[in-house]
Amino acid sequence: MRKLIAGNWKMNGTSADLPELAQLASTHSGSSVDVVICGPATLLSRMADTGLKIGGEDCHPANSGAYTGDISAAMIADTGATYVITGHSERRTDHAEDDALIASKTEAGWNANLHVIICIGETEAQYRAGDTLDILRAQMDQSIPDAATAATTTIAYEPVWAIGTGLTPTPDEIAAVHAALREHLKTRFGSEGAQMRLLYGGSVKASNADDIFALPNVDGALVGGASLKATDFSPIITALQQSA
Ligand SMILES: O=C[C@H](O)COP(=O)(O)O
Repeated sequence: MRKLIAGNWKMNGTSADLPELAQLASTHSGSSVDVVICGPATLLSRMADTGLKIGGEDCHPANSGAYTGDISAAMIADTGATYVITGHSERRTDHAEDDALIASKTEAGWNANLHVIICIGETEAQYRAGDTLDILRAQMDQSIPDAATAATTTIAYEPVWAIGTGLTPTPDEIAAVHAALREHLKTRFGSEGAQMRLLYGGSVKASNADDIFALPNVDGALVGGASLKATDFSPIITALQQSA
């Protein structure tokens, strides 16, 4: 499978950041891995002009309608973007999104021909209680629609306690979780589950990327803070290319 590195700019970025993105696009054109930047809706069409693969950070489940302030998957596709994230923990927490809504948003993304990155992850309390795998399996069961295929869907495992904190699980912990996620995907989706990309996310940086990308069943990363500056993101992209 082709590996994937996706940056998630969250609520960051203005037009002043576009020249740097163009530089990143030129440095990594023809990359052996998929490089995607998921950015704010206000920038997507101009981000797409850089030649990078671009994604939305969220979408509404409906195609259009009276939903003030929301963005549909079709609108995201109309900017030239080809990816969208669903189920990010900041959406689950800050906007009370549940797995059923995330499944609906994922189907909306597919209907707009977007590749969907579905995020799952346990909280610190769930991690400390030893409930990580139960939580992740339940999130996968309920937020990944039955029609998921490797071509349309990527799963991103992001421990909530590792996001933006500088903390990460140990390599052994990441490997164990990804092995369990792979088995769960294979049980449900067969060969499609074997091929579906599994990303790790949560405080990925240049300094830990080599160790994370060397792990089995880690097919790339979803990167937040370290994707905002080309000087931080570029070495992480290179690390994934070298592991591929
Ligand atoms: O979507 C990205 C994740 O929330 C990870 O963010 P982070 O790399 O800043 O920890």
